Amino acid sequence: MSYVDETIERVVAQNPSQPEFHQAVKEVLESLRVVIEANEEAYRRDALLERLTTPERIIMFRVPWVDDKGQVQVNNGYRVQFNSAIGPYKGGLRFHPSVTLSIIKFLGFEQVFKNSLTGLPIGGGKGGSDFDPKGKSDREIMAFCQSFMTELCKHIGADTDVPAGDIGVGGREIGYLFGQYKRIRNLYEGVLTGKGLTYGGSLARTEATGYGLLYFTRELLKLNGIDIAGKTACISGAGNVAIYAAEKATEMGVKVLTMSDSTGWIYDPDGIDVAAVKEIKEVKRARLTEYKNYRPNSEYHEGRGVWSVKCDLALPCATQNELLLDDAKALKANGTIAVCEGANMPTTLEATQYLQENGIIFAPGKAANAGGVATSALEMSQNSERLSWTFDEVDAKLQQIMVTICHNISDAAEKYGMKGNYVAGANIAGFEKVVNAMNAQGIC
Ligand SMILES: NC(=O)C1=CN([C@@H]2O[C@H](COP(=O)(O)OP(=O)(O)OC[C@H]3O[C@@H](n4cnc5c(N)ncnc54)[C@H](O)[C@@H]3O)[C@@H](O)[C@H]2O)C=CC1
Ligand SMILES: O=C(O)CCC(=O)C(=O)O
Repeated sequence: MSYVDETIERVVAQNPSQPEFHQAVKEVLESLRVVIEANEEAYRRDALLERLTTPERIIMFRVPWVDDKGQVQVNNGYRVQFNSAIGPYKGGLRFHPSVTLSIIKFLGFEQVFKNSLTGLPIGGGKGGSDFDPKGKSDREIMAFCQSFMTELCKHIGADTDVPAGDIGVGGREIGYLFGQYKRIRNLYEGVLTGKGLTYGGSLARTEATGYGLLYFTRELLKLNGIDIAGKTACISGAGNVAIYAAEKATEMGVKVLTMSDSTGWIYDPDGIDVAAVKEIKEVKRARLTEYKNYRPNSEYHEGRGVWSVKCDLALPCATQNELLLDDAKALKANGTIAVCEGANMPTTLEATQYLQENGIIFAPGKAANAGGVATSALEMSQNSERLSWTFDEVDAKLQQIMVTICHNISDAAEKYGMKGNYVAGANIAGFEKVVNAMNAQGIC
């Protein structure tokens, strides 16, 4: 049996009940087959794939906190420190009731390759909790964050592991987490990114993932001889990534037709009013049902449905496995040109394969959404030199990074005879740097 197939079998057997982790490993290893087969003997001798698919460290802990009624609640906390070959572990924290070890491991595994693609010195990690911030008071959020950090602070540091936000973790949560870290460790350092601007945050970090997605998409279309201006787009999600993707898309002359949250979706034939979505989501923390109050011509629908709307570009920006095979078929039938992932692994394996086989340009999240973590690394640089760069400086670096990633993944795919297969290109380009660094550092 080939080393790739053996590794996939082993990962499934050794990590039962972790379907998302299995999915991420399969997606990466399948597309690395050519590269691995060319070096199979050396890789087997060094147990490279065993080391690559096994986290360096997993920290799991209890998070007790007191709710507003005086009741003690207990959640699970996780930090998976996956790979530190090219830098300190780096990756977000997710607070969502669906969080399991499988989800954190898939995200941490993806992060290793994504961070490598940025060209910056950051290893891969991810963490989170099954805590649900929805409907909680600010005091409850603070109590939870303080308890979470009371344990996490023993395992992280500016040169060890630098968490950031992800689903359910934004500026408010990062502030509470940072305050507690500082208080316990007595260290004022860049241990988290996505911080507020008054205490070490970077301009443009809030916008970076969404803006980066559009810089990347514009370049990818250009590589394929297509101009982004004048196109239509369907976006899913209405959180940090989706909002700033919609903002930059609109600025680039793209008409954004849809957005969604966990209960429903909106369709605005005149183009989404991003300021209205920002007010609903960032200020009021309310549902998209409110959007009709701002735009009477729009429609609100319960449930899923974003991918049924005719569009040139599909930008999934909500969560994993939200674009299924039937959605891919609907996009194809509606003449969609490209799918670029703002979220992590939003497209299932079957849907990805269908899109690729049917001539739709497909860019995986580990390349297309890398602008967020890249800007986090820029925040780390600013913290180290105790300086703050202007918005335009950071934004210019972000644009350059996204353009470079786009070309690197395209070139890597071409080098291995898979022109236009950006999944393979991203995995190969990310893998090569990590493996190089792992080999140079000996067996560890
Ligand atoms: N925030 C960042 O810098 C980065 C985030 N990502 C990824 O982007 C995606 C979105 O993250 P953020 O915008 O930061 O989170 P967020 O918490 O700001 O927004 C998440 C959005 O997805 C929706 N959502 C969440 N779970 C859902 C579910 N089970 N079904 C339907 N909708 C659901 C929420 O309603 C919300 O609109 C995630 O996959 C995350 O891992 C990737 C790179 C960086
Ligand atoms: O900014 C970061 O460190 C992490 C962002 C993130 O969670 C991601 O890239 O998925």
